[in-house]
This record gives sequence, structure tokens and C-alpha cells, in this order.
Amino acid sequence: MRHFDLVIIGSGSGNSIPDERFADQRIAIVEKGVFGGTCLNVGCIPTKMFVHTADVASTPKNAARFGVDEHLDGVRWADVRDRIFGRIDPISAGGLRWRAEDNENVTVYQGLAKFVGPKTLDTGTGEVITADRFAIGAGSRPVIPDVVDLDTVDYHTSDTVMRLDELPASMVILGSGFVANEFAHVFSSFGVKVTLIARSDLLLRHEDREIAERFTSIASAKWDVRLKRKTVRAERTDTGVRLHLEGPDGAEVVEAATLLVAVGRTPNTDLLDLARTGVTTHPDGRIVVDEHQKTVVDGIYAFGDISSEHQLKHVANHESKVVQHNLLHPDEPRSSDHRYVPSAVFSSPQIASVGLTEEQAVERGVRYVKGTQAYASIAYGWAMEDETGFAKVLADPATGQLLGAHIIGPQAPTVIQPLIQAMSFGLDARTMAKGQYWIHPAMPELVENALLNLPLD
Ligand SMILES: Cc1cc2nc3c(=O)[nH]c(=O)nc-3n(C[C@H](O)[C@H](O)[C@H](O)COP(=O)(O)OP(=O)(O)OC[C@H]3O[C@@H](n4cnc5c(N)ncnc54)[C@H](O)[C@@H]3O)c2cc1C
Ligand SMILES: NC(=O)c1ccc[n+]([C@@H]2O[C@H](COP(=O)([O-])OP(=O)(O)OC[C@H]3O[C@@H](n4cnc5c(N)ncnc54)[C@H](O)[C@@H]3O)[C@@H](O)[C@H]2O)c1
Repeated sequence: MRHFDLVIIGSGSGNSIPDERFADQRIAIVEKGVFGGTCLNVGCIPTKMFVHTADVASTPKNAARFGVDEHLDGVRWADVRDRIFGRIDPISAGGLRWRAEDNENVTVYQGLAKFVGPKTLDTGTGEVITADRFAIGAGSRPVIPDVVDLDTVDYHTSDTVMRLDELPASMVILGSGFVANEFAHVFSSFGVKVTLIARSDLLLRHEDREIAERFTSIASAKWDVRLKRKTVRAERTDTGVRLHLEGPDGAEVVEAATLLVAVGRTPNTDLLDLARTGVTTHPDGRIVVDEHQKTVVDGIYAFGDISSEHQLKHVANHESKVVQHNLLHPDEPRSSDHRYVPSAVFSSPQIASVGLTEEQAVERGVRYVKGTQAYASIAYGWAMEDETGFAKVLADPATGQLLGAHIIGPQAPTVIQPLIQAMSFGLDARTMAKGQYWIHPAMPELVENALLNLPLD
């Protein structure tokens, strides 16, 4: 049986662990799917390439108010898709080739890893291996909801919908979170009639309520948004799919050419037979880790979607760097920093947030003051004719320390970054607003004014 110093399960964020400092270690990487993981192949990167393309396709809709008349001649789906994957697929293939052929100390196993004993792994390739240490970054996969007869219809998840052969005339999207709202923007901008089915009373209900309410109201004007609906049964039709729903007005049906299921992601722990090696999991399936990303088994670490409550690439990257350090310096371990984890929804409009929502502040009894600023009242907002976007900041009334920040509107994920920086480094709102220049008339003036609008002494 071959023995390694380190085995990495999953080639997503885990692939960045072995660098030149590991040159004297024998390393195995086990990957069951496409090399490079979710973000590169079926997640952040292709979706954002589609989102930008959707932004380009939707400009004519908003052009007339600027006195510019434009029209969309068409969307060449095959060209859109092939531009994106024509860039991504070679990166994945190149990454695999580099690890498998050019890294002398690394062996790549292309199979489904499963523990068969303490620190003993079946690589799914016919070979069982052992190692002193393991780094588990096996990620998550789409949840398939319990809807009667769903298995009898052709449905897509984020894993497959970006590679459709052709654009459908219509799409029903089950779910109301990140994936649902990003793809609703993409496909509706390409001319697909989109219906969104949400269980909750709001889209993006994890966001600050005022932000989710604003988003839901904008989305409802563009898409057929069905809130408070339970999907009970799916049915195949001659032209696609029919969903049977129960909602506030009783039973109803929705039909579309294509169904996209986007109701969350579950960690891939069930594939790993972790009990064989003693690694424990939370009730929701995530691997239990401490602040050093260590599992309960000495020498076994986990990071990213398989263990984190934040299913975000910047978190997976951060945690994999912590694992990398702790593998190299076990006696001086680093801790992961989850104090201010930001997130962004790249839909239309865009949303970004960090820290507490107003509802969380109330629930936790945290004292706060609030400052808001509309894009419509800053100079660049006039330039963009934005009428719906705003920023909202929450701060401690005694110290001025920022507690949370939420932005809906153009380039929100970029505009929010100085607030993430201020929170991470403990810069108070007044010093931040008044202690630096803000380029005029640029979009960060939104942040400056939201800070100045905080009722602080
Ligand atoms: C559509 C979509 C859009 C997203 N957009 C964003 C975004 O804009 N920003 C953001 O921050 N995050 C985004 N995310 C989330 C982000 O992609 C994930 O948080 C991140 O990729 C997780 O990285 P990871 O290294 O933990 O796992 P992954 O990248 O998923 O890597 C895990 C790898 O392990 C492999 N694997 C699993 N089980 C086994 C096994 N038993 N044996 C061998 N191999 C195994 C898998 O095949 C996979 O390649 C998006 C996700 C999706 C689905
Ligand atoms: N921009 C980004 O950072 C980005 C983009 C895409 C995905 N992601 C990550 O991937 C994860 C998965 O995304 P997601 O959108 O699938 O999950 P999500 O958790 O964001 O949203 C899932 C939604 O589906 C709803 N839901 C659950 N079961 C349902 C059912 N049976 N019928 C109808 N609705 C149901 C939930 O109430 C929830 O609102 C996210 O949590 C996020 O961390 C991030």
C-alpha cells in the first residue's frame, strides 16, 4: 500500500495548498470530477462571466432614458457559452496536466475518495493509500428537493445549466437564493421568460430585510415571482415541465421549457465514509473543525464548503491558506478569521453585505445607529439614472465602530470593499468618513455619505 506525507481530497481550493514549500513531501490529490473544483468549473467564475454578458445584453433596455436608442439584435447562445468555457476548460485541463505531469512529488488520483480505515483511503481508482496527514476540501453539491416525480422530468442544476445546447423559451427556477437570482438575471437578459418559485415571503431572505424587500420588488417587476409557494409535484409535458404548487391562493401550476433547481448546497461528507477514520460531522453534514481547521482526528484538516458555514470561495481560499500554514508549522498554528465575512449576489441589481443585518442586531440586543444613502442622491447615481439602489450602514452608537454594511445597486460588491476594510481593521465610522479624500464624483461617495448620515456625535 502506497504511503504519502499528505493527501488532499478535492482539487478546488485544496489544489492551492502544495507550493514549493511542500517540495520534499510526497503528496496525493484525489479528485472525483473535473479538476479545479466548483468555483472554476461550475461556480463563481463561469457564472460571473455569464452575468457580465447578461449586463451587456440588457443595456438597450435602459438606454432610452439617456437619450440613446439601442436595440438588442440577438444573443448567440452558443457563442456566449463557448467563449466562457473556451477559456475555463483549458485552465482546468492545464491545471490537471501540471499537477499530474510536472509536479514530481504529486500524484493525482482521478477517483471518488472514501475512507476505509484510520488514515486509509480508497482512491476509487483501484488503489488504496495511507497518509500521515489529510486535508479535506471535498466541497458541496446542489440539494435536490423532495418533490414528487422530480426524477421523471429533465431538470438542471448550476452544474449543468450553463452548458445548455440552446436557449429555452422559458425557465422555471425553484429557489430564491444566490444561484436562483443570478441565473434569473442571466437567462432573462438573454430573452428567456423566467418564473421564480420561492418558499419564503421574500427573495434573498438571508439579506438585511430592507435590501431583500427592495430586491424582491424590483425582481417582481421583471420576472414572474411566486412567493410563499410549496412545490409538491413535477410532471413532464410535451414541451418541458409542469410544476404543481401550493400557495396562499391554493393550488396552481407553472409550465416552462426548462427547470432549474437552486435550493441550496449540501456538503459532500456523505461520500467520504468519514466514520472509518473518526472524523465527526455537524447535524447538517459539515465536518467539525476547530479554529485551526483541525478535525477531531490528529493530522486531519478540513476547509471550505465541506466544513464551513459560509459556502463562499473567498472563505474556502482563506481557510485553505490556514490549513497550508498549519501543515507547515503545526507548532505555531494560525486561526481562521471569520469575523467579517462579506458576500455578494451578482444579479440585477447587485447586492453586497458584511456584518450584522438590522434584524440580527435587534435579535441579539446589539445597540446600533443606522445611516443610509441612496445612489439617486450622489453625483454618479445621477449619471447612471439609478432610482432604486442604496447603502445602509450600522454602527455602535458609543464607539462608532461599524457593525454591518449592506448595499444594493450598481457595482455593490466593489463599492462595499472599503467598509469591509474598515470593519476588519477597526476603523470607526467618523474617522473613516472624514479622515481621507473620497474621489469626486465616484461611486464610493455613496459610502462616504452613508457614514456621514450616521447619527453619531
Ligand atoms: C453557481 C455557483 C456560483 C457561485 N458563485 C460564487 C461567487 O460568486 N462567489 C463566491 O465566493 N462563491 C461562489 N460560489 C461558491 C463557491 O464556488 C464555493 O464556496 C467554493 O468553490 C468551495 O470551494 P471548496 O474548495 O470548498 O470546494 P470545491 O471547489 O467544490 O472543490 C471540491 C472538490 O472535491 C471533489 N470531491 C468531492 N467529494 C470527493 C470525493 N469523495 N473524492 C474525491 N473528490 C471529491 C469535487 O469534485 C470538487 O472538485 C458559487 C457556487 C455556485 C454553485
Ligand atoms: N455570489 C455568490 O457568492 C454565490 C453565488 C452562487 C452560489 N453561492 C453559494 O452557493 C450556495 C448555494 O446557493 P443556492 O442559491 O443554491 O442556495 P441558497 O442557500 O442561497 O438559497 C436557497 C434558497 O432555496 C430555498 N429553498 C430551499 N428548499 C426549497 C424548496 N424545496 N422549494 C423552494 N425553495 C427552497 C431556501 O429557502 C433558500 O432561500 C449559497 O449559499 C452561496 O454560499 C454564492
